[in-house]
Amino acid sequence: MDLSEVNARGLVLLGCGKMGSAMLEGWLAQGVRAASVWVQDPHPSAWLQSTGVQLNAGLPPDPAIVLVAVKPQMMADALPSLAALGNGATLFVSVAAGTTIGYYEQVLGAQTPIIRAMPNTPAAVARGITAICGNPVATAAHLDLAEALLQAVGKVVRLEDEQQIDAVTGLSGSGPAYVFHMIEAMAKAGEGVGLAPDLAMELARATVCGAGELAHQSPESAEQLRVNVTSPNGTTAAGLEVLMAQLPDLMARTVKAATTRAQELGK
Ligand SMILES: NC(=O)C1=CN([C@@H]2O[C@H](COP(=O)(O)OP(=O)(O)OC[C@H]3O[C@@H](n4cnc5c(N)ncnc54)[C@H](O)[C@@H]3O)[C@@H](O)[C@H]2O)C=CC1
Ligand SMILES: O=C(O)[C@@H]1CCC=N1
Repeated sequence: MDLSEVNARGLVLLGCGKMGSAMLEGWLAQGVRAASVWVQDPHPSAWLQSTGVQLNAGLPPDPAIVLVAVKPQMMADALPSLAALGNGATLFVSVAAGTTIGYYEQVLGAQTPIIRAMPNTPAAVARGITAICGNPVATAAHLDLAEALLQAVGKVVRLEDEQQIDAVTGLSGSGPAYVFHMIEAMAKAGEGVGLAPDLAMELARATVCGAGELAHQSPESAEQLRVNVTSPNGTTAAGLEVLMAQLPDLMARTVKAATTRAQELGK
């Protein structure tokens, strides 16, 4: 991965809340220099102030990338302040759910290379996954640059069709929250069968993390990994009989609701 252009020309981060911080933490750990990062955020966290990035300072004239990580609802206030950088030389990358490439083209001009991206918060530990797609003036070199930046914090997949990004948002953008909720639900269930709350949480958290790591490292499919736990007529089979009757439908409705909300944000 080559981030030398980012270090040489600079990276502007507009909005550094939960998602911006997750990515920034990963970039700094992966060799992006704090002095090459300009962050614009009216409410900087204590962590952000400790990083050594250039905070709410005058911007460089020709940054390699502007990464937009404000809430879609704040976009109309925040984005116009960077319109002068929409001159074609700087690549804009947006991680905002719902905000379309067309909206950016309206504010910045259609000559601006724009890449819409949907990351997730495991970027903070370099285990995110981000889907990207570009507007017509985003070249292969622009896509490669965005990919290099986002690969520093995890995997990157490319989409042909911008419409798909709402579904990606519903699945992997929001997905970490589904998994964290599963930890909460498993811990509560452990309490229900008689374990102390702290122990139940420790067991639930380690189980989800361990299973995630096994799925990450193993060449076997998720289905096979599930089968490997399930002894015929054993305890897992008894548990899965309950879970598999409900979870597929529940998960389908969960992802659909998040996808629909992403579509609404884009209107
Ligand atoms: N949190 C997540 O898991 C993910 C979030 N996203 C997207 O990332 C974006 C940010 O989401 P979060 O980080 O969760 O929200 P957040 O509320 O934690 O962060 C937003 C940041 O923008 C700052 N801000 C507000 N007005 C501003 C302005 N005018 N100029 C510059 N900064 C301003 C706020 O002070 C705040 O720090 C959203 O568009 C969201 O759709 C995308 C993928 C995952
Ligand atoms: O909840 C949200 O709207 C953002 C987008 C994906 C994850 N968090």
